[in-house]
Amino acid sequence: MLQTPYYLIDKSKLLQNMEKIAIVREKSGAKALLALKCFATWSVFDFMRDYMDGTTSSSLNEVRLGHERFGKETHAYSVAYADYEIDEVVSHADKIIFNSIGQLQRFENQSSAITRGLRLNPGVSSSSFDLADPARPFSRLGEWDQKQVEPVMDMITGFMIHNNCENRDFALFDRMLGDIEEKFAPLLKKAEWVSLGGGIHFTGDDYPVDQFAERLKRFSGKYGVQVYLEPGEASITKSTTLETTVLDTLYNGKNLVVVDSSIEAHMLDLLIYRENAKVHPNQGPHRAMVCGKSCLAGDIFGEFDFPQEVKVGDRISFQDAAGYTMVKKNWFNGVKMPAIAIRELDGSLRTVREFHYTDYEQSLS
Ligand SMILES: Cc1ncc(COP(=O)(O)O)c(C=O)c1O
Ligand SMILES: NCCCCNCC[C@H](N)C(=O)O
Repeated sequence: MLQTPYYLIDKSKLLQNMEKIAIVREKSGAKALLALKCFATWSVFDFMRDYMDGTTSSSLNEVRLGHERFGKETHAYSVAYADYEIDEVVSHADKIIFNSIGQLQRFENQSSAITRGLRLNPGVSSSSFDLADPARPFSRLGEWDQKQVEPVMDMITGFMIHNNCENRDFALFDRMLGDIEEKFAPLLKKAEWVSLGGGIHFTGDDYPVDQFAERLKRFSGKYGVQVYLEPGEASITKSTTLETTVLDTLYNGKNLVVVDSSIEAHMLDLLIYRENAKVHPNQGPHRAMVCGKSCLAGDIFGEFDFPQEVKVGDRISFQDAAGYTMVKKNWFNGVKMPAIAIRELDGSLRTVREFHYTDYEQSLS
């Protein structure tokens, strides 16, 4: 059996998201690009490729990975490109979206051979976290002034607008798209394509997929644009667990459990956004605080209810461990980095990556 800790990607669960994405594509005409910033575990790209149109990126490394490992359409975006990377970015992309007019003008010549776009910031967002709110005050994420954009329209053919964040509420999405139309209609009318970014949880349970698809189709028809979606979380939600083993138990006013993993190192987003991990079913009379093995005092996955008293050697599986985990894992405390395994559709397990001391050593010098 594979040694914990490891991330376990379950293809049958991933398939459920892929099938919903395929339905939205079919009904709306929108294209769906995997946002690599959220999930870039390329061992499952062969599987995802049949259901998605390509990838979108936030750096040179991501655009290269998307081009080489996923293929199909490859969108390049970055908050800012450096002079030394722009030629390589262009060589891997079929579309480049600049974050600012300044970058568009600066790299006009180098990017002239591929389709170009600009990020717009509509000033509204669904984020309840200021950390992840593209419309936060003084945001650097995209251009907001239509008058400034008009003069560069001859250099671009489309726009990217990413203003949703974990948005499960179709009515809110619908309203915000209305705000975008009101604010940017003259620009949208001149565009050939519009990417509506990520952050829309349309693969979640009970999401009104038909209404969503209809809204996208209506938007596409009204402006004559090809719509793109950039699902990160929505592509991989609930597909993966982080498998851990209990190494120790203590009592300090509460039952404490230490596992062979670390929230700081292996599920960093939860710590950044001050959220708990999830265990299933989280029911039973034995409550315990599950902690990581790094020396950070607050390396805590959360408090959970277990059917039996948790003992050394027990397995704890953290749910929903695909998004912003593997792409953010790190070597803090030198804690063993989780392997990556895949449960195939026939139920068999395949380990696709293990990390060793040399990986830790090579990450430093
Ligand atoms: C431009 C862009 N597209 C797509 C995404 C993916 O968002 P999510 O994983 O919430 O779907 C993000 C998240 O940062 C983003 O900034
Ligand atoms: N679960 C807490 C919020 C997570 C936000 N994830 C989205 C990340 C965002 N799109 C970004 O990195 O800007």
